[in-house]
This record gives sequence, structure tokens and C-alpha cells, in this order.
Amino acid sequence: MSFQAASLECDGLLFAYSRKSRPAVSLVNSISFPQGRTALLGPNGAGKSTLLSIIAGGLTPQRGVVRAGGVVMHRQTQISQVAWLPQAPTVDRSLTSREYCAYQAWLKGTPSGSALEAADKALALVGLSEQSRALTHRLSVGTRARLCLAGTLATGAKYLLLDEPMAALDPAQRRNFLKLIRDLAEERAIIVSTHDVLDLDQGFDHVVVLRGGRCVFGGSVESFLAGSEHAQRISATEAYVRLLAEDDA
Ligand SMILES: Nc1ncnc2c1ncn2[C@@H]1O[C@H](COP(=O)(O)OP(=O)(O)OP(=O)(O)O)[C@@H](O)[C@H]1O
Repeated sequence: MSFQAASLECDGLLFAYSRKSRPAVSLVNSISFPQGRTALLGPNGAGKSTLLSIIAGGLTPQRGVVRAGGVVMHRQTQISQVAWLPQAPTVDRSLTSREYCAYQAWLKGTPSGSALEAADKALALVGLSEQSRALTHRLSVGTRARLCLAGTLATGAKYLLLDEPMAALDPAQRRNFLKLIRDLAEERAIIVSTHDVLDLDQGFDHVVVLRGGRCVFGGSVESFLAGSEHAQRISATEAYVRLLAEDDA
């Protein structure tokens, strides 16, 4: 089997938060996140954030492995190569936007001499150069969401895991975000956890759907939108609702 340089595979992962609880992630087979943009879908509690945290090395699974380009990743490699933007990131109130991004880059091993340069580039990518000296706590919720994205980009990581990054963005910023990840995806695997299926067609290449910790779909957007009963494509919302209904049956 050949692997793309920037692809991730999750093989047989099992993770439960405690001995008595039901596993939050329980993958029988392998899930692939090829190079490009993958939308990670699933109802509340499906295990999306838990899976992202395992891939980023934040949680250690009781079983299974994460591979990058076909090679098993160890925790240190995950921590250094995977940039994870959690749903509610902590942002130090006393830092400026530039300092926050430089700090994120430094945490991933960028030397302090280059970290400010990486921060400036990342802030420019998300359109926040003018806010570079603003204290983070003065930013609006949506602007802070863009700042957090910039912090993730400043790391230069090849694997980007973004947990509901569009939730606080206005429509114009949402469009900018989708354009930005399209450009970045040329040499990266980007996984975006989202509840919004409307952008699937334009914004993503692949789809993975989790439910109850299991993977109920993994494939191209094209195959996700191909209606099984009708010859024509169906809407993303319809495809999603049908998939969950079929899984219920
Ligand atoms: N820190 C935790 N301790 C115990 N159980 C947890 C913890 N975090 C999540 N869980 C449980 O693990 C399961 C998966 O949760 P997770 O947050 O990964 O789902 P999700 O798909 O990201 O949900 P949402 O769309 O609501 O963000 C749920 O049953 C949840 O209650």
C-alpha cells in the first residue's frame, strides 16, 4: 500500500475516559485522513474531539495507533508534528496577538529568533496584521478565533486539527477560512471538526463521520454526496441525515 507524504491513518483506536465508561472512540478498522481537507462530522458526543485529541498526542489510546505517511507516530512526534486547535483554546490575556502566535510556534520547536517572523506570517494569512500588537483579551470572540487559527498556522505543522474553527466566524470570515485551508491543503492534511455540512461541497475533499465513537463513513465528498437511491447527487444535509438514519436502522 502506498501512502501520501501528508496523510494520517487511525488504526483500531480504542479510548475510554474511565474503566467504567463506554468508549468515547472505538474504531474497528482504520480511518484515513488523506492529504487535503477532511470534514469530521458527527452528532454531539460522537467522539470527534476525543479522536482529535488522540491524534494530537493529548490522550493516549488504550488500543490502536496513529500513523503518518504509513509510519506509526509516537507521542513526542505527534506533539511536535500535529497542531491541534481545540474547541475552547486557552489564550493568555496578557499577551499581544503577535506574542501569542510566536509562543505557539516556539512550543512546537521553532527557535525564538524565527518565532516572531512565523507569527507575522500567520497573522497576515488570517488578515490580522493590524491587530498584531493588540492584547488578546481586547479582541472580539470571532477575531480571537482567527487569532487561535493563526497560532496554529505559526507552528508550521504538516497536520492541522481544527475543532469547530468556524463556529464564531461571520460569513465573510468563514469564506476566508475556507479559502485559506484550500491553499494550505496543498501540502498538508487538515481535519476540521464541524456541525455545518453546508460548506462540504466547496470547502472539503474528504468526509469522515463518527457516531457513538465508531466511524460510519469515510470517503470523498463526491461519494458522500452520491445518493444511493437516486442517480443524482443529493444535498450535503440530506446525505448526512440519511447516513445517520441508515445507521439507526
Ligand atoms: N473529559 C471527559 N471525561 C469524561 N468523559 C468525556 C470527557 N470528554 C468527553 N467525554 C465523553 O466522551 C464522549 C465523546 O465526547 P467528545 O467530546 O469527543 O464528542 P464530540 O463529537 O466532540 O461532541 P461535540 O460535537 O458535542 O463537541 C461523550 O460521551 C462525552 O460525554
